[in-house]
Amino acid sequence: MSKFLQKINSPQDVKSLNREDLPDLAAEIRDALLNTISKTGGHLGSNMGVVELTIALHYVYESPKDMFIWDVGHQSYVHKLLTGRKERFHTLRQYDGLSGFTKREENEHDHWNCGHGGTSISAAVAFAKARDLKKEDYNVLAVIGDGSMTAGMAFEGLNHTGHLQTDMVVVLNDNEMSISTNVGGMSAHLSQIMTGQVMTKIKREIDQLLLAIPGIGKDISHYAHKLDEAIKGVFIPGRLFEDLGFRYIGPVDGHNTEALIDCFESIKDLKGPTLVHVITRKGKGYKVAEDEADVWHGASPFDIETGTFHKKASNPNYTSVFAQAMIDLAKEDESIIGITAAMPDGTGISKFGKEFPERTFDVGMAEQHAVDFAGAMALKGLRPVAAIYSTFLQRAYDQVVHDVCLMNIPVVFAMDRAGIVGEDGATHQGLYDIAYLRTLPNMVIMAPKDENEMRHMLKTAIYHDGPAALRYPRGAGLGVDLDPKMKELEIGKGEVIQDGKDIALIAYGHMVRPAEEVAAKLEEKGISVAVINARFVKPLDEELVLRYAHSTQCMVTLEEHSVQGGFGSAVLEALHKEPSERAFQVKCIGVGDLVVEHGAPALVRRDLKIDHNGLLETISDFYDQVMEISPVAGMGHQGNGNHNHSSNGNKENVANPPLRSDLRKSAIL
Ligand SMILES: Cc1ncc(C[n+]2csc(CCOP(=O)(O)OP(=O)(O)O)c2C)c(N)n1
Ligand SMILES: CC(=O)[C@@H](O)[C@H](O)COP(=O)(O)O
Ligand SMILES: [Mg+2]
Repeated sequence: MSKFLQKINSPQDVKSLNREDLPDLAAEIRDALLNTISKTGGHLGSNMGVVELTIALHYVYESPKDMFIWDVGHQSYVHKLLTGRKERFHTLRQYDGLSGFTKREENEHDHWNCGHGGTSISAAVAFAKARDLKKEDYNVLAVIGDGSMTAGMAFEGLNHTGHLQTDMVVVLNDNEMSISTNVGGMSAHLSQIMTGQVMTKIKREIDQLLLAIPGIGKDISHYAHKLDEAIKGVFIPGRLFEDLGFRYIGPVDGHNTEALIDCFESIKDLKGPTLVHVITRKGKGYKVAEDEADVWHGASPFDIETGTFHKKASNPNYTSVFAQAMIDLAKEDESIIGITAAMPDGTGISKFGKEFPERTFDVGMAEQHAVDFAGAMALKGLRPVAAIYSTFLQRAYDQVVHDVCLMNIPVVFAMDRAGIVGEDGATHQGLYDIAYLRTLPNMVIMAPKDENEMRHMLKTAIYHDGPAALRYPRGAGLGVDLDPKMKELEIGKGEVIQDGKDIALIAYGHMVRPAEEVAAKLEEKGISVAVINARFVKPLDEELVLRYAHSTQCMVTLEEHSVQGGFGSAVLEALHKEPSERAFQVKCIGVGDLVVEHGAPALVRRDLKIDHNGLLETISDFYDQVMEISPVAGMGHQGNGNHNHSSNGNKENVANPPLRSDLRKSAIL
């Protein structure tokens, strides 16, 4: 067991160590990170890079009174280890375990829930301003990476902080990496900054020398500062931050605990906003993670000795099928372009970029810009595919509305990670995209039943003359054969997977296969089940929905999405557009009005009752309830919930009796 880490149960314990012991503590923390993340998976590279920085912060400041606001929060594991969560660290990102991001509910040292980047400065300046308004006394520090600093929101926070001149600190953790190599002017800007403290030291020594000159020293020092400004303007572009109203300090060696502690102690009581530029190395201390920082940003379980991932045999994942489909289509059509917001590998756009570098754009962590960039490109006749996770597209909602849909611009939104994502948890679930897109004029929205249909939908979306969005889940597909040629689907048309008379299961996207599996079980019980692949939620195949609503006793909608405003809502709306001689019995299955936390997808789906057993139970119970309300022959089912065939096994064919009025209202959901 470790010599130092084992004694640390709070930041106070960090302070009790001698400075010369801190490098050993850092080494022990790196061991703990490797030992845990090799089992649980997680953001290894980012956390290995902030070990000394986090130690220094807790050594100098008084958390939780002093507030650390981590941007994205994927690099907060060291913070968790030092704030009383060491014993639970092995539960990282596991079901019912520690979150992979900071969470207020988890610990008093976590002041801001995160997961989406760019929010830390806005939160920090607000916390600092609240402190001042309430005449309280504590330090506030935002810790933001160079990748997250490319988020527009980060600039909004910087801009306002510079205006307010609030006493706070922004620690810019610059490892020259986003998930992949960082991109954009800011990245170039930062990498120009001279490393090491040489420049800072020289400036301080000159200043002291000049001020020591009696009489004229002050004036010369003033002019030297002017000279310094000029030099900075040329060589040290920390100038950008100073022009925004920040005191710029750095760059500081982010792996030198002494230097970091000295730096934070020297700025701790400074007035106004200070930006400390820290230079770190992503993956520090684990060579493969240093050498391939993009690969090791989000590590799946691995063997520490060999640095190899424990690969689980599985079907091709949706992302790789998407990437290949993009490549195949782009070979035929040079107007197709791929756009990602700092997620080239996660979306598969990096694979597309290897084939078509000049038609591939990584805009940084800037989803809003990505959407507008796509829209304007489309107006010039290009066919942009904006590959943005369902959850991250939330960041660009008004751009989708205002800059694409209202102008009816043909942009394709390829929303990977739709549905339950698993270990990333609440902030990353793809559970809201149907609802947030379904209200938008001109938007066509679809979801494939498998990876083969996704290819057809991608082509359909690309050649649709207006905005189109397709959603598909994280991880492996069904392993179905891929049709050699992609075809365009008829927009707004669903697919009858199997016919049936008693109950219709109308499923959306990757819930079609689970619906088929439940249907097979119900058929074993003598229930005749129709299974519909809706394919489109907008425009919905209303004719198909109504046909089965009338021809069966009841209908169940299935989606891996919030039930509120999702696919089921669209079906309900369609069923009640026109008066009907009967009430429709419809059960909408999806995710209820709740926050869906982190954990293995199978466990999360089990809890949400959208796994096989949950679906089977819910649908069976619903069907029995319907039979009790309006007992009809159908397959000879009696109202008492027992299912038996008439003596000759024929299905009595009885018209659906009208529901009693008092049940009408209860028969809808
Ligand atoms: C709004 C948003 N878009 C995309 C992501 C995906 N993402 C997570 S971390 C990351 C890069 C972070 O880079 P940086 O801030 O430099 O941190 P590092 O991992 O290098 O320490 C990205 C793009 C996100 N979390 N939030
Ligand atoms: C922290 C962050 O937002 C990303 O690293 C995210 O965790 C990637 O998710 P995937 O692993 O699904 O690509
Ligand atoms: Mg970085």
